[in-house]
Amino acid sequence: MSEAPLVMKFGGTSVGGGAEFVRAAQIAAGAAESGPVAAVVSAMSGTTDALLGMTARTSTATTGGVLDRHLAAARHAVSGRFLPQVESWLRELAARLDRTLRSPNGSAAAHRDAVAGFGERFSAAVLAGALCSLGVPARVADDPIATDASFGGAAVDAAATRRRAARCVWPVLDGGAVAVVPGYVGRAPDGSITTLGRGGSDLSATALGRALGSREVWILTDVSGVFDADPDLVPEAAPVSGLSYREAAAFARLGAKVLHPKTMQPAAASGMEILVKNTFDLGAPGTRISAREGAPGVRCIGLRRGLSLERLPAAGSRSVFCVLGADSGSVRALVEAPDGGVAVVAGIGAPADGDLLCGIRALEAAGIHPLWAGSTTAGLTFAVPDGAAVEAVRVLHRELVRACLVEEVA
Ligand SMILES: Nc1ncnc2c1ncn2[C@@H]1O[C@H](COP(=O)(O)OP(=O)(O)O)[C@@H](O)[C@H]1O
Ligand SMILES: N[C@@H](CC(=O)OP(=O)(O)O)C(=O)O
Repeated sequence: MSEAPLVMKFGGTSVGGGAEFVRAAQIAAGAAESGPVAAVVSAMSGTTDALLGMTARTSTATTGGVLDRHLAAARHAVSGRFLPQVESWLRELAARLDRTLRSPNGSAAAHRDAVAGFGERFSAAVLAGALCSLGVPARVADDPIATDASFGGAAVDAAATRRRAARCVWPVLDGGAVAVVPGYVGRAPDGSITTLGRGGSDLSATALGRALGSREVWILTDVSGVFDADPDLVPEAAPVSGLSYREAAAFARLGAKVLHPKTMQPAAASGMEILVKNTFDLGAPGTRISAREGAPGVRCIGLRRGLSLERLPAAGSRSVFCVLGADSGSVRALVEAPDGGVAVVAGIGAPADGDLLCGIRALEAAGIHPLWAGSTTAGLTFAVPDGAAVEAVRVLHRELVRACLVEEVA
């Protein structure tokens, strides 16, 4: 068996078109110069939504449209020598997609997964062709991830994944080729296709890395690492250099869309490190996620909307986001409620003693009155009215994250 590979996962925007496939192939080819590589690939951005829309008959997308988009990308990224082969794979996939759409098998959820998973198969074919065009042998290695049968968000079976990877990934690596693995999809014990949930290719990458004994997994995306707050909400947000598995998992559950919340589980179980890097700015350092816990301090600000603050009977069956306390037989909790009007803004990291009070004072000074504030497993937790949520993220980012960084630098 050859040396354990570096696993590199390319997200949807990193394979968003022909030029992006070339870039992704160049990055994987560069890494393959120093050792074996398994490239986990997502669907071209927008493709999974289109496929799900086709199963629900809510979109105007068609198999022909999906095929044309991939043929156009292949014509840009794949050389004349390999193009006929890649075009034939893409047409074959389109024919299989059409058959799957026409004759649903199993439950509605099973059918949805069988269709949704096609996006990653299409992009794997293009990436393998793009790598071969650069003179780097590459082969698609289908479906190494073994799961349970929970369609739409299946759980990975680590032992069975190791066995599947031995059958379908190791032979490719041992043959000296880059293994191109479609992300997001898995196989249930009866062989049916499952998916790991939206954004699940990140989990595919770490589950595969664990099965192959990899020491490192790269998540290649369209931003230069995990930012200390959602960059779409906070213009001053900046990449964090390092996070522990615990911090990264908490942040992913609280809005850091760049990582699927379960991504850290296989990595923590095997001690493998995750490096989040920008496909379009490979020189930027990115974020390293490891077992190391950093110095005291709030490292990032997360946000979770769609909650309500309620008193519940202790034996209730509501979907509880977080229990805040209990007295006289009732529980005070933040409950999942799409129109509940409450949001949680959380300071994730290793908060220092004065951070909670400092956060409360900063919010009050900005005219935001927390409905509840305290420490929970999510970190420092500030429940605020939903209308003030984005401003609260900005205030707490300024007060608890940026101010401390400035102090450290001074
Ligand atoms: N804390 C954060 N750090 C980095 N990106 C974030 C964060 N919060 C939200 N995002 C968003 O996540 C996006 C990357 O995730 P995603 O679109 O799933 O990428 P990919 O397609 O590469 O998997 C970024 O473009 C950014 O808009
Ligand atoms: N294509 C799937 C899985 C995925 O992980 O995508 P991305 O890497 O682009 O977040 C989705 O859209 O959910």
